[in-house]
Amino acid sequence: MIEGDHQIFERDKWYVIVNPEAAGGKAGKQWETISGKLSTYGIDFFFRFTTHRGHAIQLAVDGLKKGCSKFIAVGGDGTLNEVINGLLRNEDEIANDTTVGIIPLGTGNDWIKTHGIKDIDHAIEMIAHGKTVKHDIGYVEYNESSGIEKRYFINVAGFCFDAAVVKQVEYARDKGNKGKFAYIQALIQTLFKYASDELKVIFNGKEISGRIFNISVGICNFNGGGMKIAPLAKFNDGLLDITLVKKIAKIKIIFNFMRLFDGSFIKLREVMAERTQEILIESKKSIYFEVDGEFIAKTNFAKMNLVKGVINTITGLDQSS
Ligand SMILES: Nc1ncnc2c1ncn2[C@@H]1O[C@H](COP(=O)(O)OP(=O)(O)OP(=O)(O)O)[C@@H](O)[C@H]1O
Repeated sequence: MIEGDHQIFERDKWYVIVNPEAAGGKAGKQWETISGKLSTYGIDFFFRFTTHRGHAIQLAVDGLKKGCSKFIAVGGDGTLNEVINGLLRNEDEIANDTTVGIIPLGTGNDWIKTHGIKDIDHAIEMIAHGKTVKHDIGYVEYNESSGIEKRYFINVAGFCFDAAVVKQVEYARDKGNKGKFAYIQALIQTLFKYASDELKVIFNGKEISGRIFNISVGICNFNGGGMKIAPLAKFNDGLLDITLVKKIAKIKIIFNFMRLFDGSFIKLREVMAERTQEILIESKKSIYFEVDGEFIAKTNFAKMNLVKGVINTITGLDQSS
């Protein structure tokens, strides 16, 4: 199948948005094989390649305008994030049957870990089966020079240390380091130079003020290529899961590093993990934030909430809607 505008936009077909640069260019190289597999499974589709950062948002907006309701993101969590942001551009108008699947061709591929999707073949199989769940979508409202902006997320949003790591990964990627270990490398580099920020965080009627090392907010459970950062999160419970790490000795982080992967680090004295509806973050100095592994901005104000069950997603879990 040839890519292009001449392909017919049809409501019954899947609109596949491919980020050829995901996973250091692996997605583009594997696309031909993947499109063959989609056809083998009888999945009727047309596709477009992204040409730049943010392009998947625009492609998803265009797809909706043309009447599409079924989308597949080919790439990593960042590509999925952009597709979601396109679909929710007009949040109030989104149709009940709007459905998204992902073919995981990213570096971290963290969203699929919550959904029991093992790999590319399994993802395609699940799309063919059409097994969906209603999925909550979180959002961050934050201030920029232009005013209040809004960015949605489907996996995990991060502030402070986590976002500084993502910023470092993007910097390394721009310098040509696109390898699998770029994240771990960035994490170690950031850990040595990072200082906790002075913040005020409000959730569940509590106000936490002081030096905060990290804040992660999960709709799903994993980030950083398999770290169970929001271990209690449920993607359809209508709640955000905040994992807040107060100022902590770096040596303690190093000794407890492996506990990030099973979520048991939330038992540490410096960590709070709670479910909540809304979160407010304020700081005198602007802090970094990221959503689904995409660095977004520096801000000194962020308000977070979610839209319950607004999107259908293809899942590998047993529970279906
Ligand atoms: N054609 C393109 N050229 C360059 N960058 C692009 C292009 N299309 C999309 N992007 C950007 O590529 C970045 C990475 O995409 P994505 O997150 O899907 O892959 P990844 O980082 O390899 O995977 P993961 O997020 O799962 O670790 C995103 O910031 C996205 O905006």
